[in-house]
Parts: sequence; structure tokens; C-alpha cells
Amino acid sequence: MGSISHDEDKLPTLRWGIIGAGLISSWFVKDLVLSRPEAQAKHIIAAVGSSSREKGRAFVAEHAPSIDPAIYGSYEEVYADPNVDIIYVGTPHSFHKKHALDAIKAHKHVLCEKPFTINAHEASEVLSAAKQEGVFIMEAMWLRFRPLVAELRKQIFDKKVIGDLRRTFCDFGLAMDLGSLPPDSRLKSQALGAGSLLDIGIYSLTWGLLTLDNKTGDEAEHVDIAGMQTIRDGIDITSTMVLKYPNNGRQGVLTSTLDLQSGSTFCRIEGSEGYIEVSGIAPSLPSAFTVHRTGTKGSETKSSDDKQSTEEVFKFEDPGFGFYFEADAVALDIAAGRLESEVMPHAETLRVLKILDEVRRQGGARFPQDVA
Ligand SMILES: NC(=O)C1=CN([C@@H]2O[C@H](COP(=O)(O)OP(=O)(O)OC[C@H]3O[C@@H](n4cnc5c(N)ncnc54)[C@H](OP(=O)(O)O)[C@@H]3O)[C@@H](O)[C@H]2O)C=CC1
Ligand SMILES: O=C1OC[C@@H](O)[C@H](O)[C@H]1O
Repeated sequence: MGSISHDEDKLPTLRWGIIGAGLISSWFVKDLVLSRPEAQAKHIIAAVGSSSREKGRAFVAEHAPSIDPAIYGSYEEVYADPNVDIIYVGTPHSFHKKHALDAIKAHKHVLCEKPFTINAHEASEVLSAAKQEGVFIMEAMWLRFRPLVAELRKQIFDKKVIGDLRRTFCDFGLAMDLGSLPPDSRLKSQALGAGSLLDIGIYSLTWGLLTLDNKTGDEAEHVDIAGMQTIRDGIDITSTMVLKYPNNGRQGVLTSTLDLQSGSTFCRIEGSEGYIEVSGIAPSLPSAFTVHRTGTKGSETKSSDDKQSTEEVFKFEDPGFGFYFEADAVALDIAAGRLESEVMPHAETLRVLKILDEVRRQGGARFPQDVA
């Protein structure tokens, strides 16, 4: 773990070691090499580790031809590279625990793709190891770092634009032709953690958690959970979670499926004085939300002359995908000596996995990693 510079005129610099030259790593490196006037940090892709050097070379040539990282034919060489400060784990879910633990053992910081691990038991093990080693670790739930999410939460919790919150609906559906994929595809193989819930249902859950409670992690309110799953060939094709906050009666109906494509307006947040619709390419890539205010209907607090319905659109045109928001936040945390993120703290990662565990316990999807 190298030292990271941060002074008045200089942005903090973070040197990344990428492991796994697959789809998500390609998106991540493309975003990190983008030139951005608003950048909060300088990101250097110092190393790429892949199952073969050839694959690593082809990955860099295709996705980041302007850079010249060390390219390794193993992950171990990335962990051992003294020019790497932080490991980005971009491998399938079932490897997150091992790869994060290996990186921690080498005293590297870690940004690990979602879901952090297969279940909460694995997550506790990884988080304890990071704490013991004194390294930063975070689940790469990039959605939480988007300015759109910060603005949306400001509107609903600070400005209370839709009054008292009542319900959130969110659906993430991908029409996957699973039959056409090889059995060892991460989207199909139970051993690799496949299924809609951990891959995309985690975003629907995140939208629910972010919009029904303004607190996170240990400070968040207790929530009751109901889960239903449709299992095919050992993996959940469709999952539905219902969250209920016993203190205020708020509910979230949060769904995922690999059978159908969800629409571009994938989330609806309802309150006593209106509703908000969130849209974009997918729940992982929101680009706008619209606040529909229905005036005083259902509210006991507004005066009777304030009954006009209004509509306000908030648009966010971020370059690239938007992974740099989480990457900048990580760089700032590490430069400040923090070992966890306030936006995605360890306790929130654990809470999310405990909810997903409970949905699977009720719904039936199991993984070899689950303890009885
Ligand atoms: N934040 C986001 O928007 C997204 C996050 N993800 C997350 O990223 C992770 C990886 O997903 P994705 O990039 O789509 O997966 P891919 O299958 O495209 O890539 C995963 C890479 O992991 C490495 N790997 C190591 N062991 C195995 C193995 N046994 N089988 C397959 N791959 C292996 C391979 O890299 P190599 O051969 O180079 O070592 C492979 O290319 C998942 O956990 C997923 O949830 C995925 C997509 C979007
Ligand atoms: O995180 C993700 O978001 C986009 C999906 O296409 C992908 O399967 C998933 O891992």
C-alpha cells in the first residue's frame, strides 16, 4: 500500500490494480481514464491482472489504449505490485471473498464489485480481515455515489417535495437468453452466484433503502422483509422483496427478473403530496427523475390555497458510465486516512446482504457458500 499525496493544489492520486479482465472491469477502466473537469482525484491504472497476459494485453488495447499499466497473467502479481494502492475486484460474485481476502493479506485497499460477497457470513469475514489489516474496503455499489441520488434524497428527505413518504416500487429486469449461454457463465452458474437477486435485485433493493429511510447502516431503521422467488435450474429467475418499516408503515416493493426487460421508468416513489419517477437505461444507470406534486391531497400540513399540481424534471448527463463518482470518493477517503466510506459503510454492506439472505431463505435460492 503506497502513500497517497493530497495537498491544497493537488488532487489525491490513487493507483489501481484491476483484477479480472471482464465486462465490468472494462467499464470501470474506461471511466477512470476519462478526462473530467470536475474530477476530485487522479486515477492511475497501475496494473491489470488476468488469467493470461494475452487476455490482459487485449483488454488494455481495447478499453484503455492510452495507458500503459503493468499487465500480469495472474492476480497474485497484482497484489504483490508495490505500485498498486488499491485492488478493484471485478470477478464473478463467488470469487469476491477470496480475491478481497488475498488483496487484504497483501495489505492493499479494496474496492469490490457488488454483491460484496455471496452472503452476510462471507461479508463479515472479509470486513473483519480488512479491519484487522487496517486497509480501506468498500462494496462498489456505484449507484449510491451518483449526484442524481444525492439530489433525489435532498428532494425527498430535506425538501419533502412529495410530503410523507409512503411507498417505493423498483424493478430491474433483463431479458437474458440464458439458454444460449455456456453452463459456466456467471449469469447461469449457481456455483458462480448466478440469479437475478444478487446481480440486479440488489439495485432494486438499494433504491428502496435509499428512498424509504434517510439513514444508512447501523443508523438505519429496522425493516421487516418478505421474499418470493421463482427458481429455474437452481437459480432465481425472478425475485420479489417487500420491505415494511414498522415504525412508519412505509413499504418497498422491489423486484428483479432475468426473463423480461424492465421499462425505462423503473422506480416510483410515492408520498402524501405526490410521486417521483426515476428513469434511465437501467436502475444501475439512472439519468433523470421527475417530481410530480399533487398539491395538498392527503396532507394535513398544507394550506388549502396550495393545491396546484406541478411537474419538475431533474436531468443528469454524466459522461461515460459514472464509475468515477465512486472512485473519486474512495480516493478522497483513502487520502484522508478513512478505512470505510460514509456513503457505503461496512454496516450497510452487511445489512444489504442480510436482507438478501432473508429473501433467499424465504424464496428458496441457495448457494454452496451458504451455511446451514
Ligand atoms: N457495477 C456494475 O454496473 C456491474 C457490476 N458487475 C459485477 O462485476 C462482477 C463481474 O461481472 P462481469 O464483469 O459481468 O463478469 P465477466 O464474466 O464479464 O468477467 C469476469 C472476469 O472474472 C475473471 N474470472 C476469474 N475466475 C473466473 C471464472 N471461474 N469464471 C469466469 N470469470 C472468472 C475473468 O477474468 P480473467 O480471465 O481476465 O481473469 C472474467 O473475465 C460481478 O460480481 C457483477 O455483479 C457486473 C456488471 C456491471
Ligand atoms: O451490475 C450490473 O448491472 C448491469 C447488468 O447488466 C449486470 O448484469 C449487473 O451485474
